[in-house]
Amino acid sequence: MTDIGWGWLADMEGFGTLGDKVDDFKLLSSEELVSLNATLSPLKHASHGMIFARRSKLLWDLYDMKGMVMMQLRFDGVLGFPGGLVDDGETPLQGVNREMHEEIGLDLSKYSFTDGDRIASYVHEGKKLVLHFYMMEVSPEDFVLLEQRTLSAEEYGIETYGVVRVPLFTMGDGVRGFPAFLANQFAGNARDELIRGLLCSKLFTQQEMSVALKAYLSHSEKLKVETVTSKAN
Ligand SMILES: O=c1[nH]cnc2c1ncn2[C@H]1C[C@H](O)[C@@H](COP(=O)(O)OP(=O)(O)O)O1
Repeated sequence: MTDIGWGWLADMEGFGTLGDKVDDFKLLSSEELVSLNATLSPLKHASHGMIFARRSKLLWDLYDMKGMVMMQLRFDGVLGFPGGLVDDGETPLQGVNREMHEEIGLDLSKYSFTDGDRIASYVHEGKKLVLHFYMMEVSPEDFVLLEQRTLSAEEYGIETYGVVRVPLFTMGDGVRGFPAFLANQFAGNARDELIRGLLCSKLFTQQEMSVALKAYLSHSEKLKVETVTSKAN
């Protein structure tokens, strides 16, 4: 990578490069997580968190919106969960809570992640990066208040460029809504984390997710074909 004159975050740039494949991230068991430091040092850790609320509501009297999940548009132009790299001397849990405060203005005296909220950890061996994913449920009313606070977070306009509520429904064509949302570009393995989070929270059943994933994959193929065709013309 070269500095093209717009600035350079040096050591940090490499972790965020886009284009990772889902297989680049290996899900870790608790034992593997413990032994990893011995086998793959030096490692960098990053922690991200999914805040969600359950709310079954019919949109336009038609589409069942299963709940609310908070993501964000990031500085690098792609979608991700609030969170970030864990600082030296911090634990992944301290890291996720600090980043939540900086990026979305989370009041840590009222809402903070605990060790039990970690639902998965992954390693990207090439980047020597371990990703920790946490999940926290809040009430629908609190969710809306938390969304509103994101605009006054200290990192708003620097690292974060807007809170994004994931559309948790699928429209009549079977694609618009959640499947089309999945076709966006995500940081790290945030797409996989979103799918895991929705299943783990039981906002989606396995069957609902299978249908949505099928629609997303065929939609993504169609997008690729459209891109190739427009280049050829
Ligand atoms: O939401 C995410 N889920 C999984 N991985 C993610 C997510 N967002 C970013 N990432 C990856 C991309 C980078 O490799 C690292 C660092 O995260 P980032 O949020 O960019 O860290 P800083 O805010 O710059 O500390 O995680």
